[in-house]
Amino acid sequence: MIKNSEVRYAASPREVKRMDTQELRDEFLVEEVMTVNEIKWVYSHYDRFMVAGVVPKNDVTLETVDELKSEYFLERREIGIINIGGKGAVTVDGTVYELDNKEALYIGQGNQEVVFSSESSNNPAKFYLNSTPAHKAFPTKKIGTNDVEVVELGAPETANARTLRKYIVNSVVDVCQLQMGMTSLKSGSVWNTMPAHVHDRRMEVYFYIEVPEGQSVCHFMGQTDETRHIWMQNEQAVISPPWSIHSGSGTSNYTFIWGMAGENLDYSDMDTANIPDLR
Ligand SMILES: O=C(O)C(=O)C[C@H](O)C(=O)CO
Ligand SMILES: [Zn+2]
Repeated sequence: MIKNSEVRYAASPREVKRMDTQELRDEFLVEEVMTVNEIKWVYSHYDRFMVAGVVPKNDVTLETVDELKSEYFLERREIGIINIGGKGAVTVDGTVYELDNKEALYIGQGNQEVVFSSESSNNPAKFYLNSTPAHKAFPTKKIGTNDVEVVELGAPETANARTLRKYIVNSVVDVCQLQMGMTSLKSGSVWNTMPAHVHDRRMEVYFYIEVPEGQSVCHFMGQTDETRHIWMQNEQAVISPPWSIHSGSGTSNYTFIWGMAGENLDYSDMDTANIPDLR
């Protein structure tokens, strides 16, 4: 068993209201997600959601961590994987699943050996990983770009025109509680998830990618009448508590991967804020 993990406890709205910039960043921002040849987990106490990334220039095996007190990582967990790099493969108990850029894999509870690899170490795969507790073993399934559910949202006039792709949702793959997808802002649009919403039944983690060099994304969080912001760079992730809005605005367009877990699998269960009511 290796110690390659960090715990983030669950903070309440009352605590967060009093946090300064550094405290907010320490609590919610995951600055380094993609690590070469190793996996460094962040374990959030919001719905026990785990987030990490791996760039396997050599083969990397998924190991359990102290926090889980389990024989192997997926003993009581499920995991979702989206590749944002070059061609790679994930081998699950001997079965090889090749994953090209923007292809995903869901692996159900009970699989014992998971190995990440790249086709070429010069253009390695970059696997983004989200994991949640699981109560049932659902089959492992690859989700290609043609399998996803695509939704067009927003408009250029409100600078929020974007394409949302649902990869790991219960209409695409059987899951216990994990949901994952990817949203891409169109050129000229900068606002994601605006109007902002809260879903007290589920927490969420955002992983901002494809932020051009020299640009940044300002992530918004907090209660609708008490918002805070965190400036984020390319390939950083942020934990969004269930009681918090989650929205962002960039200095250019960008993409992000969202992952959720909690009480239900109902993607549409969200309470939308009235934009002029945001404070
Ligand atoms: O741009 C959006 O809108 C999203 O991507 C919304 C997220 O998927 C979300 O917050 C789901 O609850
Ligand atoms: Zn949401």
